[in-house]
Amino acid sequence: MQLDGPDFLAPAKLNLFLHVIGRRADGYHLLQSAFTLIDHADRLRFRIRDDGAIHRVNAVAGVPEEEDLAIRAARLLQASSGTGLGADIELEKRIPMGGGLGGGSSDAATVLLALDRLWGTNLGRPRLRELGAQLGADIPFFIFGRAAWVEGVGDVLRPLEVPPRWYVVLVPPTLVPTPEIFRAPELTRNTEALKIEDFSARLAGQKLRNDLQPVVLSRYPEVRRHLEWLASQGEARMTGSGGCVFAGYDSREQAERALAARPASMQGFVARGIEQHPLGAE
Ligand SMILES: C[C@@](CO)(OP(=O)(O)O)[C@H](O)COP(=O)(O)OP(=O)(O)OC[C@H]1O[C@@H](n2ccc(N)nc2=O)[C@H](O)[C@@H]1O
Ligand SMILES: Nc1ncnc2c1ncn2[C@@H]1O[C@H](COP(=O)(O)OP(=O)(O)O)[C@@H](O)[C@H]1O
Repeated sequence: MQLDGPDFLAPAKLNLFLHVIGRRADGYHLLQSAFTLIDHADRLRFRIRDDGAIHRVNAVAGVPEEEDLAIRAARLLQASSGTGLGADIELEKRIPMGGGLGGGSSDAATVLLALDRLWGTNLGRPRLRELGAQLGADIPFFIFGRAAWVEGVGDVLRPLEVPPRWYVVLVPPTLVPTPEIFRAPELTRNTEALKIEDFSARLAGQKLRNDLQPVVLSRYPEVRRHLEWLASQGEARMTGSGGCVFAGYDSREQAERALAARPASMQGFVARGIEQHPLGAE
């Protein structure tokens, strides 16, 4: 990396299940989901500037600087706190983009948490969550910083016990646009609401579901191919609005074995579920 100083990690997430239980008047969907953090992470570094400018110092393929959620988060924090300081930001992407792993949202959350410290603005997590929610539905979860039961449009969060697990994540060569999937006429929008207590029972035994998955599978054959193969190795599901798919295992060895068995045409990685965000939790 170009900048000196410590790495600030931005971990990816998985949606262990995702139900769409309704739709608000503004078109946003009411969800229920269990989010968990994994140790596959982007890396960020910062150099504080006195002149108030905010820049990304490296190119990121497919993400122009002005659209980068990391840069937009820094600008929002600067405007909301009134600080005169700026920052050079370096972003090393390791999380596949547009895959339902929440990479852009996690980058934004890490920028808010890191700059709130480095700039000394000290707004604190509850306020940072509000700021994050203005930029993307998944950002409050990353600021919350631990496995969560998530409701509303991603803004209602409660801590959730998730058993320690290892995951195989497969990355189809497909970028799935989230708005297209939520707009789909065939999307199921009336799944019965679950209670958090029922979730633990389901996690132990019954099958969980991602309501966005059938929509994505019917439109993106590569996602279907990856999911079908992974289902031969364990209970496999899509995360978020896809197209990444994952399966959980009790040990690293089991996960590595499943990944190693994949066809040569498939890309993927093994990751561990982590209890807490590297920058701490609420
Ligand atoms: C569905 C999830 C689950 O984690 O998918 P992934 O993005 O991670 O795949 C997220 O909540 C997505 O979060 P995020 O990707 O930040 O979405 P946003 O930028 O806020 O919204 C993109 C678009 O998706 C639709 N959208 C998003 C969230 C929601 N609860 N209802 C919606 O209808 C809206 O049309 C919105 O314009
Ligand atoms: N820092 C960033 N990292 C990744 N994607 C970003 C970033 N900033 C903006 N984006 C945009 O957000 C889109 C989805 O990003 P990402 O968070 O990786 O996927 P998902 O929301 O499916 O989990 C990308 O295709 C890209 O256009």
